[in-house]
Amino acid sequence: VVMLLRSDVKQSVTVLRRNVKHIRHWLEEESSAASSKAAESIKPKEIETKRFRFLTSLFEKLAKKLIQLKMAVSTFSSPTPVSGIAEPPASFSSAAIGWKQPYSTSSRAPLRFRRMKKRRGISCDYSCIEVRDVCYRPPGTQLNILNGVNFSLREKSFGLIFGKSGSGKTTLLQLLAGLNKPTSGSICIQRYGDDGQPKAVPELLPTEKVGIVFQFPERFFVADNVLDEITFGWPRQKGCLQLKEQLTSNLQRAFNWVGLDSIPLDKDPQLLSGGYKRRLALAIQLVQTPDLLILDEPLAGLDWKARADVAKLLKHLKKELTLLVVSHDLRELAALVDQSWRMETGGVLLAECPPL
Ligand SMILES: Nc1ncnc2c1ncn2[C@@H]1O[C@H](COP(=O)(O)OP(=O)(O)OP(=O)(O)O)[C@@H](O)[C@H]1O
Repeated sequence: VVMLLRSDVKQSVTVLRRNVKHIRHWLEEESSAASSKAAESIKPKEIETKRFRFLTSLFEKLAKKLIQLKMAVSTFSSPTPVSGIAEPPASFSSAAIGWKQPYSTSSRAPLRFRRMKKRRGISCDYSCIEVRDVCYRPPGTQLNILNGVNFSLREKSFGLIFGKSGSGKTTLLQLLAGLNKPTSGSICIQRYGDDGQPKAVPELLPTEKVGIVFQFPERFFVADNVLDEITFGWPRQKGCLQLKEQLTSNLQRAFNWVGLDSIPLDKDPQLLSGGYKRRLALAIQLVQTPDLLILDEPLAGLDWKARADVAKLLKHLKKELTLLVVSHDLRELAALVDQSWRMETGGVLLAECPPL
């Protein structure tokens, strides 16, 4: 973790992967030693496979968690203020989290968002996330996974990317989340005026304003209760009261959004239903108030009811932030889609309606 905080994610993940290789070598050595003991009744190969699987999954889990932590740290150290925050409910009081009570307890206001005061005058300014001529070639390889990817996604809309397995969808999401850097091209935010003309120069997309929910996020839960899971990576040192107040409020807001209010905070996340696990994974990202939320196969592995619930939740979230989803589940998501693209083998992205 210290290494991660000091260096960048890519380097840390590389180190973790290297460790997995070491473990594999170690197991191979053990395997040859064990096979020479022919008299033993146990099946060493079986044990090794199990051990190897366990260790690789442990490292994968750790790597994903570290990425999440790194993103959380960069968000928390970002000076961007968070607005429109409501008062936390009793279940989310700072006391429950072990912090000094920063809120007035005299008024137990209902759990609603305070409406932000709107500025006078009507403005139709809007912004778009613009991906321009992005190519990506993993270090040490000769082939581009992404080739000249171009697209633009308007704020508070739902973008869907579909396409064959191995075409480069996840790679693109990772670039957008700042987990890797494009080999060439840019990922920017462009503001447009009422007339549809660009206003000012495009700015690079700040990665602390991007949240990512990996495929099967529940596999990367590490804590034994919901509260610890969601506060993983939060600052633990004394002080930073203002930041902690902000995080507590964000937490309440995120739980409201995803409908997790009724879940006891001391519940083991692994005991939640499939749909609720996904909600928790979403809430973890929403606490960091991203402008863009990226979801890799959000419906994968869920039963029909949970899929319908998560799709409904995404429809609700679309009103608040920009969503970019990679999915094979086109039927459930089609009604939400504002823009869609097909990723072709070879990493070329084409604007296309989902084939239904
Ligand atoms: N670091 C890397 N080095 C070399 N090849 C890589 C690397 N990362 C990904 N690839 C390859 O790039 C291709 C695209 O992978 P990616 O995971 O982005 O595909 P995908 O479209 O998301 O697939 P799926 O739908 O199965 O998740 C795959 O063939 C993969 O093996």
